[in-house]
Amino acid sequence: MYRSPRLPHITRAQGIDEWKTPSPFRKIERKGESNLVDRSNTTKNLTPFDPNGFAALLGTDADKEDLAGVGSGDASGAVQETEPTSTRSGFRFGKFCSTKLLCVFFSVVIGLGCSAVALSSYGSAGVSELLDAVSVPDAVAIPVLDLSNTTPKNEFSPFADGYMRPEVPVPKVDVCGINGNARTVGFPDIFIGGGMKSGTTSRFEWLQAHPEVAKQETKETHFFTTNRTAREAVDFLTRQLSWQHLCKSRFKLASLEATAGGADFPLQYRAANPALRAVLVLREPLTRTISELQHRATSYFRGDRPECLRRLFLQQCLHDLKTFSGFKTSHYGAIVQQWLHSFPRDQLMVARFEDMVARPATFYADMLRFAGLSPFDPGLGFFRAANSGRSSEERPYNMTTAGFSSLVNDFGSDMTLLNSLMQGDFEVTQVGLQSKCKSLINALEKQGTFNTVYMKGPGWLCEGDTCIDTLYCSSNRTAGGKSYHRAKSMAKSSGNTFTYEYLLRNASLSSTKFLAGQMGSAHNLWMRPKNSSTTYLQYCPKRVLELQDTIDLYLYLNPEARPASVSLLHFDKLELMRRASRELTDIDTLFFVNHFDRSRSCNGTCCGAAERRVVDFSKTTPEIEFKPTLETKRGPLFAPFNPDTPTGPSEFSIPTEAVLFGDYGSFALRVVNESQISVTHDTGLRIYAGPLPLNQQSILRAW
Ligand SMILES: Nc1ncnc2c1ncn2[C@@H]1O[C@H](COP(=O)(O)OS(=O)(=O)O)[C@@H](OP(=O)(O)O)[C@H]1O
Repeated sequence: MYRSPRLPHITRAQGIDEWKTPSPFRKIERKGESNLVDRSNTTKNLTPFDPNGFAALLGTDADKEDLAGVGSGDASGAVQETEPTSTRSGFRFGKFCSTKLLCVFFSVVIGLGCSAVALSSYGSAGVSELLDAVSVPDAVAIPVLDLSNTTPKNEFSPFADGYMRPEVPVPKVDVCGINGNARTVGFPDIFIGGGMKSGTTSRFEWLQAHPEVAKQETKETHFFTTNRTAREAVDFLTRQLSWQHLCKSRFKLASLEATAGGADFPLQYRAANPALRAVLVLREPLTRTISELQHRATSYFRGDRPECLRRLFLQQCLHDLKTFSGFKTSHYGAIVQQWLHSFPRDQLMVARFEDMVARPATFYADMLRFAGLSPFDPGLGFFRAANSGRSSEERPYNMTTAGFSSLVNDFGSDMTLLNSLMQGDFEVTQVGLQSKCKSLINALEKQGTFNTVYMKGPGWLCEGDTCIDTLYCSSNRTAGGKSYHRAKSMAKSSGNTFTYEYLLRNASLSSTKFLAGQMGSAHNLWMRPKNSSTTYLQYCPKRVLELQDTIDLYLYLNPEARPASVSLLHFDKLELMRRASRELTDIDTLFFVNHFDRSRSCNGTCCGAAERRVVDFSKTTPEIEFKPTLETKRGPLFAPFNPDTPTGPSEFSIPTEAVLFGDYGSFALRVVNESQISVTHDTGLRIYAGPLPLNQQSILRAW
């Protein structure tokens, strides 16, 4: 006797998951070109489909053909016909039934029946017991696919390249009553997705800790990404899910699945369990991609290693990011579209990774509600960041301006799709700040011991008309999100002032030499103090170098290629320092000029009370500590800064290029004259004269 499966009560996750109605795209997308995800690289090792696996398990030749077509249960008929491959043989709907709706129904009945027989053939005592309760859902409970606009070649397949779904039977067994109600267990109950490196391990562990969730052997079952025979599949699931244990214990959630890459297979999940619910957490796309890349670069990673990581440096991979398969995983619009296509909206919880890490307890409560679980207080210290830092040791986020720009553009259009799918209630934009923090912290940690970075700057982050000008970063890795929100509130209370402040503690001698070294290649450093002529460069006791109150750092480049000046924000200064400390060799003189204010009306060679400090490095060696000698001159030392006519003091020799680094290589780059500058990638980033394709504003807008 069939009794309706008892679905957990689904409550809309407050603040995270406010979906209104199913997206109109669901229908539209089906008719047009599907937004396909290329999985060709990941599927090439799949063994050929064995259509007889299930029938062979049953040992009845006569049944082979039919069974091969219905192995995966209730909705499999629909999916069966959607298989893109032409290499498959076996059951076809046309042979069996006249209408597709009927096919779906027949598929369900036969599939479930076969699952039962398969399980009994398997011979496990516990499984046999369960077979008594095999249930067949009624047809209305099954989502019926509209196949009218599909073609034999690509219908419903998210993968146009011929990806073949591993064809395995998913047992659907009414295992035991919960609160007196019969229950059909599909696999999985919950999918934990969003792509690799988006906190899947954390979410898995958090759910596993809940007393109403059955303990599971593995987080990543690879059930849907591995080809198995029917027998192997039953075997696997029996082991994985501990059916007997499950029956005795009355868990509300029997099975979780958090296989990386699994987000690409919503149709397969639906075929396996139409009642499945998916928790999709989306991380700021570029950060996630880089995190995945770095994960793959680690020695313990056993899976596919991008070609650029085999032969080249990570830096090069970033440069060639689009050729990396993980790049596509970060196109959430395309992925969410497939999920909306496959499941009702209320079976999907979509949240931002940044929100999850910033407020894990809130997220957890939402997730439990969504999963139909009772509220649960896991206690203090529960929300640790699983997998944290394994791939974060080296975070060279630098990449070329052009490279970054094109990534932003690519993600930008996907974001547009995502936001339209989510009907404007979901934004993945504006969260690049966390990676900025991480990047900054990494740079700082290499410099010495820094606990906190406190930065104020214009246009760090904009949300609508409100711009955030304050950034707090803490070296505590899990605090990025907190910093972000703190920065947000700070920005609101600070009235968005154009201030820029940076506290640098315990900078080592190398920092000083670092800066000096950089000057050695750039020869000319201009620092513009903020609205005043106060000294902005100090050599303090304990060899602390403090840079304060400076807004911009100007590097004068080749005057032949003028106007060729760029303005770097403070972060770049740190990067410059870090880079140069490695390469510091024979630096003799360092010029610092303070109070060089472009807004002053200076003509000719006069620029008011400009001050020049000359630091003599000639006596400095690696062994002998740096002891600067300072010489202060006042008076008309040089021409005012003018990007159109960059003339410097005659004693300066102007190099043709300078090393430039920033977040993503260029995030903080402010272009004085964008038509004349470009940044290109060599062994490092170097500035050359030439067209510059983007400006900072466009990047900020994109995020
Ligand atoms: N709670 C919390 N707070 C902050 N950060 C968190 C949290 N949980 C996971 N993470 C970060 O997510 C990354 C690991 O994600 P996954 O578990 O999905 O990785 S994996 O695909 O299973 O390897 C990994 O990111 P990276 O540090 O960029 O590698 C983790 O640091």
